[in-house]
Amino acid sequence: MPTIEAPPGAAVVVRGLRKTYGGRDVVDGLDLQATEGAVTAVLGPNGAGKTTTVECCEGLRSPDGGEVRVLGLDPVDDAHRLRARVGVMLQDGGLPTGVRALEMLRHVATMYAAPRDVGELADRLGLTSFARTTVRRLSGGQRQRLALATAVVGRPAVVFLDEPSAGMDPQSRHAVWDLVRELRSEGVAVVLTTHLMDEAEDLADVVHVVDHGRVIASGTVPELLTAGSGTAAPTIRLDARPGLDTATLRAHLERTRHDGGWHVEESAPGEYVVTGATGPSALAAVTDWLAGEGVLARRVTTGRRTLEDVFLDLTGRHLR
Ligand SMILES: Nc1ncnc2c1ncn2[C@@H]1O[C@H](COP(=O)(O)OP(=O)(O)OP(=O)(O)O)[C@@H](O)[C@H]1O
Repeated sequence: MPTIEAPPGAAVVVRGLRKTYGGRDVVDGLDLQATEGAVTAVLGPNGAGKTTTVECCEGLRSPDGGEVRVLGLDPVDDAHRLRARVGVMLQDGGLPTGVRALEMLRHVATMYAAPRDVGELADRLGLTSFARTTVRRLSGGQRQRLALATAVVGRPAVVFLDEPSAGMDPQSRHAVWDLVRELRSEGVAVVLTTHLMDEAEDLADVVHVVDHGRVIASGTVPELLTAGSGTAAPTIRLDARPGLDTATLRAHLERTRHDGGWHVEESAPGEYVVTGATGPSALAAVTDWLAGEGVLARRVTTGRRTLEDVFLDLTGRHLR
């Protein structure tokens, strides 16, 4: 098998990964990389192949093609060497159900040479309030917090977090985000899959967007926000009656602003998004056009594109 060269600082390297189920390539030649001291977010619609990819990196599934290296090692063949250096938080927690929460964390900590301080970790993730409760009886968010604690207690060099804050209350989510930032500053390579665009926007140094088993866009958040439109200009959004003629609004903008590159879309019934070289005069042109059409908008706002806008542009609005 050919061996891939890992660039300096690359903790996880995936090249041409392929995974097939029932003759269907659910991962179809996927490339990505995660570096030390950085948060790498893997985003994608349901069924895009994120978990399959991450599980190949964790050694839980064997690739059908391509290569995966974690800390320079093969996650399946070198699983025993990687165990102490890789932390994994699975979507379903993956914890034994009959054990008490804190006992479980203490036990996991004993398996590592230099574990984190269990008391401190339990405090910061709020585990002490349910320390004596068995895993079976924990709420979804409590179980998630315990799973995160067990993933990081051994001071791993690489951590895989699969939707770490899903189902958590806002307080817990902030505690998780603080911990992720601290891991990054300690030099840990954090690989994060999430459906929360604000989480990715806030935490990620690099984002990979996966669809149909491939990476369709990669970059820092600012790079992704300006890609496509080529501009960081704000978006104008308006709520008004459905079915306005977006083509004439675009033509009006082109006529009054004497430039092109305008895009006007009714993203949902009665919700319009205007992108282009927006600014004060473009906003005036939009309201001028509305007045000419005899339309009173319910709301007009301006703001920059969000990662969610980029994600929907890249992957479409249809359900998976
Ligand atoms: N063991 C399996 N057998 C058959 N099909 C599978 C298996 N595991 C995953 N799949 C299929 O592979 C595709 C990718 O699944 P995967 O869990 O990797 O997606 P995902 O991007 O993590 O989705 P989600 O956002 O919903 O978690 C899905 O269509 C899924 O049904």
